[in-house]
Amino acid sequence: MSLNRILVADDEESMRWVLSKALRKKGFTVDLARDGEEALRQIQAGDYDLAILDIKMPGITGLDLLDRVRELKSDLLVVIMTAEASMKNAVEAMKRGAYDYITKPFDLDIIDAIIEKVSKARELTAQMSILREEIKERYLLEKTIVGNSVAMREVYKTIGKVAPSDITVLIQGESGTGKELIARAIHFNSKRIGKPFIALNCAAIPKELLESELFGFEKGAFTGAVERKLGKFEQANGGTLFLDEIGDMPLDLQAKILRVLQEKEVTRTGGSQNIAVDVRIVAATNQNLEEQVRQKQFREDLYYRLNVVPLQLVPLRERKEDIPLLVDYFLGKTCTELEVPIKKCAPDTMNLLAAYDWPGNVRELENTIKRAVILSSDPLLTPADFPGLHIQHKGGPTAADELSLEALVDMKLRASLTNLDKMESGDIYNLVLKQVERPLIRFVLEKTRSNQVKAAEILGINRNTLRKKIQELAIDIRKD
Ligand SMILES: Nc1ncnc2c1ncn2[C@@H]1O[C@H](COP(=O)(O)OP(=O)(O)OP(=O)(O)O)[C@@H](O)[C@H]1O
Repeated sequence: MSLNRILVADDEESMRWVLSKALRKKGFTVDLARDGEEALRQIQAGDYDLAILDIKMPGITGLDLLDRVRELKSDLLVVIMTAEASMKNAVEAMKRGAYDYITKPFDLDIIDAIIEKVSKARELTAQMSILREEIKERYLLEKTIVGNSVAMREVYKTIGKVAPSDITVLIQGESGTGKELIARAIHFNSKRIGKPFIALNCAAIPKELLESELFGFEKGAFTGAVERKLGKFEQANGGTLFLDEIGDMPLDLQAKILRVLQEKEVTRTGGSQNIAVDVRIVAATNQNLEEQVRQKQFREDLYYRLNVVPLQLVPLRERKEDIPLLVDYFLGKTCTELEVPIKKCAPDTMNLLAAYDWPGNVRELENTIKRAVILSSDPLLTPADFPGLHIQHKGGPTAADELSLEALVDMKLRASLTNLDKMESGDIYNLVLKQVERPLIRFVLEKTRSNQVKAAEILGINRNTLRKKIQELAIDIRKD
């Protein structure tokens, strides 16, 4: 992004002549304008890197022009020339977004210095935008949000709506549902991208340290404060502060946070100065904050301040249709990271994974896939690669659970019948069926407190058949 095309606007011919001569000698392409109107037309039509505008011109003045430039071409750097060395004009120009100002008459050295400064600034801007793109790309690569369920689509919509503004968002959801991921998505899709995203887990830091983590301290504020430390609010200045597990914030600190949100200022511990901070807050919790408000453990005023836009993340067990997508995503991600060929899940394995309740949500799923990829040497993952997943957590059997039961039986059978080719002909069919029948009947009898009429009804078999099976399989009937 080198400095190339320059526009000089001044109603004084001698000034136009001097400047254009000096700048052209340096190899720049220079266009000239005699007044504000002409300059505006040229700025609209041309692609300038720098505009040097006289503050006093007939018609549109340099300052008005500056306002128009900010609307039309916000990237164009503007240097304002003022006739009198009046502070007022200079301040006004800078306030309206001029890059710099020079007072007439000036030495050509001043122009050299300005040109050098502008060149450096443009280089820096170019580097920044490359960096910003890189950050965005890396973010997109590493921080993809996967999920196509109705619940997740609602989340995407909300992110889209809230990201561009500075609105405070409260993300609620169980542990591992992706609260931090969503907070990052809000930041990286906002105008604060390129500025810091700072995360603080309020539950992970001892209460007595939390205050200095948030607000920082001055040197000598307490024993051990050997030098000044910036708090998270100051570190996040210009960017986003993600306060995770906000429900664990002690009440006295809640009051201090509320003050920062209202005043937009922080005071370091041991300091007296108020430091202005411009920080967007995204908070998250896996607790029921409303309930905490009712129990007076969380300040109501802070709750309303944070909960401007609520964003609820649904547990994975309530959006199971996302599981296959997530499994494939984590398989791809893990294998790429480990530099091994991409592994796949067999259909029965996917059924097993989709049937499990995932109490640790996406985090548990991600770790489970990682573990399986590392431990298995086969390109196709089978139910045997997920030995921990056969216990359902709550609720009765569903269609999906039955599938997982089938997958489980399949796994067990394969494991116990490995020597089948060496087996003599026999009664395997009945033997295996008995092993399934016995626990099934035992379970239903247990649930019905050995009421055989009810058990037969639930099983969908005849009472006499049930009685015969109980004898045949030697099932103990316990009466209690
Ligand atoms: N929808 C998703 N798509 C892809 N990855 C996800 C998704 N949701 C969560 N993850 C991944 O799961 C892991 C846990 O997510 P995250 O840390 O954001 O959860 P959390 O709700 O903040 O958890 P906690 O409450 O325990 O802090 C991360 O590695 C994250 O990248």
